[in-house]
Amino acid sequence: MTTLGTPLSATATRVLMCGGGELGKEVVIELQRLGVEVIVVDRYPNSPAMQVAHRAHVISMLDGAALRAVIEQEQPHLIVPEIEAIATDTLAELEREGFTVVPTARATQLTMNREGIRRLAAEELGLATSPYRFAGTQEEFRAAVAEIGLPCVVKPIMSSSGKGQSTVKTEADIDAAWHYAQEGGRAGGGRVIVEGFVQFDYEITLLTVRHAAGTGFCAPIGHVQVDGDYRESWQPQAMSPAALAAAEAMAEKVTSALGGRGLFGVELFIRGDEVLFSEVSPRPHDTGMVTLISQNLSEFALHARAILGLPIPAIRQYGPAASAVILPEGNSTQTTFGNLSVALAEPDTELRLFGKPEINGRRRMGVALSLADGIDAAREKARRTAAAVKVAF
Ligand SMILES: Nc1ncnc2c1ncn2[C@@H]1O[C@H](COP(=O)(O)OP(=O)(O)OP(=O)(O)O)[C@@H](O)[C@H]1O
Ligand SMILES: NCC(=O)N[C@@H]1O[C@H](COP(=O)([O-])[O-])[C@@H](O)[C@H]1O
Ligand SMILES: [Mg+2]
Repeated sequence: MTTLGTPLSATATRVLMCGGGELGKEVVIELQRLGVEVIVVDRYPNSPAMQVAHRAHVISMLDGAALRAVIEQEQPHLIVPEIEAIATDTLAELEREGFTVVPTARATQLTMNREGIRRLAAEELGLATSPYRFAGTQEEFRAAVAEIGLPCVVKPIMSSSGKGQSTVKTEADIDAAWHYAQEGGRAGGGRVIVEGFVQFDYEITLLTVRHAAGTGFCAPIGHVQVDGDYRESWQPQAMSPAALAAAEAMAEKVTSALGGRGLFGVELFIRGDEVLFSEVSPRPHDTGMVTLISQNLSEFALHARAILGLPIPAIRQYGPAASAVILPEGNSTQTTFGNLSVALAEPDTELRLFGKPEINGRRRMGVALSLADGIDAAREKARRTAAAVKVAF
């Protein structure tokens, strides 16, 4: 597409987002800036991206018939998945019928399921990964843990943000890990992956963008995860030239196997000069929120340009930058974020407050962003900014 229309008119370029959380919200803002007509679909009303879209629909996106009905009604030029939990078989059917799914329906099918992407990466593409086994019953699970050995990491094959994930350190953790994975999956209980625990030096997200003129990479993003969920990220993560070259080669391989156009978050573990593939999101990545402050084109702007077929001639990185999440725990439909005059008093800090309509337990509600002279200073500044925000319920 090198021509864009007028929204809400006969020439409109329509994009339908499947999922409307904080990542989708920033994609929608970028699309709005280009005059694209945006429709957001998610499981609950007033999701962050719905609040900045032209229209919204509330359905279970795991319900193929409901998803098809909305897409047939809206006739989008592009269908853009924002989360993994979607009836991806329906997306594949719709693609065969002529709709365009970003990056491709097959990529969403493979990455929705850890088994799909892991077998593609390790068994077809030959990428180095942690050792792994899959298990569908408790008996198979015990056998898988015995084969992989301890410590190992257990995850539902369908989950994200660490839901249902735990590390088995001793025999005593084994049954609890199985039950936790059964409860924590996105689409009910079921199969799990058991992965050998990787003692990495650091881990990165390599944002990789497939666009009309080829493949581009952002500077590597380092991050810290707690309970499988991201807490802090920074850019650039220092890497040896050999590790960076290996990381880019791996990202190129896996994203070209998935195909289509768009931004991907390639998650890699680094040990010396050795790079292990972990997983990939065929969409903007939560750790990539740092690019909201660190680049001329954020990961969301890059996704918008790539999917619309627009040029990406250069990606400029502004130097040491960091993000720190605002992850409160409470119960409310009228959360407030106070003390902002203090939180934003330091130069080169920004906040994104997602506007999530409800919190029930622990939920990521915002993120603090910073630029500084060095990575440590940027991380401290982002943490200070996030911590200064007083969340009340
Ligand atoms: N095999 C492993 N060895 C060591 N650490 C691991 C392993 N697998 C996962 N982790 C840790 O847990 C984090 C989350 O794992 P993973 O990315 O697979 O989960 P996720 O639920 O898909 O997360 P997200 O959706 O946020 O990307 C990783 O970033 C890493 O810190
Ligand atoms: N690691 C994946 C990730 O960060 N996804 C982001 O979180 C939202 C769900 O948040 P919620 O659980 O608070 O509804 C998703 O819609 C997406 O924006
Ligand atoms: Mg991950």
